Amino acid sequence: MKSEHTVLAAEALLQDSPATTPRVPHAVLQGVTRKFGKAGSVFHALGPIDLTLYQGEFFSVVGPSGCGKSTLLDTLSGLASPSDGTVQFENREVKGVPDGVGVVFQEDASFPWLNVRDNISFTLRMRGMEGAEIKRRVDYALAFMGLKDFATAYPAQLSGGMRQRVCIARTLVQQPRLILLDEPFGALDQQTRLLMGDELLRLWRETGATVLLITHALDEAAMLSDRVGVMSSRPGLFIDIVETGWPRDRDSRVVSTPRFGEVNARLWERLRVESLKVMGASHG
Ligand SMILES: Nc1ncnc2c1ncn2[C@@H]1O[C@H](COP(=O)(O)OP(=O)(O)OP(=O)(O)O)[C@@H](O)[C@H]1O
Repeated sequence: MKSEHTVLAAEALLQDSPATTPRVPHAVLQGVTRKFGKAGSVFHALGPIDLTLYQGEFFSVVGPSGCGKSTLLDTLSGLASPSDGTVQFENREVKGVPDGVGVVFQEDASFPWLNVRDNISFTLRMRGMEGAEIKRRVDYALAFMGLKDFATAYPAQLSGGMRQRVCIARTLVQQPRLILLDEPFGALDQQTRLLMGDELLRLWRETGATVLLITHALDEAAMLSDRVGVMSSRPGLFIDIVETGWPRDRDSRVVSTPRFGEVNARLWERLRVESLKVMGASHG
């Protein structure tokens, strides 16, 4: 199925629309599929997917449950190989997680036995990085994520939102150029999610990284992204890519604009049909 690119009508708010800046491909998937199982009982989970993420863009993926969103992220990150097709990051074929790619998972992935500072520095220490450089990066991440006063606290002493900040900080210290997030705010309440969305936008703006966010929440995708890819029910394909047209300097207050409602409605219109297919399949 071909992707249909939808550009929603512009608003006066959007004077520096990212569409005016040249797009440089950063990560490219071509003909990517994922199939599980062996000959005779092959389970086709994903694709074929053709997708280009552009340098510095914020791209979100929404789709019905089980359509292959996490499978897509695993493949893009190099945690898993495609069954067919190729994945490229910065013009090189991805084999294993490349240097420059950071992943943040849904579940609270902090280590309960390590304090905040040691959680954040964990990956750098595993890589054998020099102590002074680790300290410099961790101090920066602690300040950036508002965790400075909690450096010696343990995860059990923190709220869910703070623990997720620790996980984001752990990715941030690796100075990723591509950040992949799989439902990072799924377990948080609505206000915390909105505020964490603002944190993520700030991180995206200040690092200049390319961001791919997997989310169940259409409002989160509509608020945060430059583009939102809508996936079909399994095997997941992109059936629509919606350009929001938000300026780079945006925050959660876009939710009160008419345009936000327009983007949200567009996403739901496409997703509703796909979600009904999944429900129909599970009912009969
Ligand atoms: N290692 C595996 N072996 C077999 N099947 C798998 C494997 N990983 C994923 N699947 C199946 O592939 C399909 C897509 O899974 P995936 O987790 O990518 O979907 P998702 O869109 O992220 O789901 P959700 O929205 O519920 O998180 C599912 O039916 C899942 O059961």
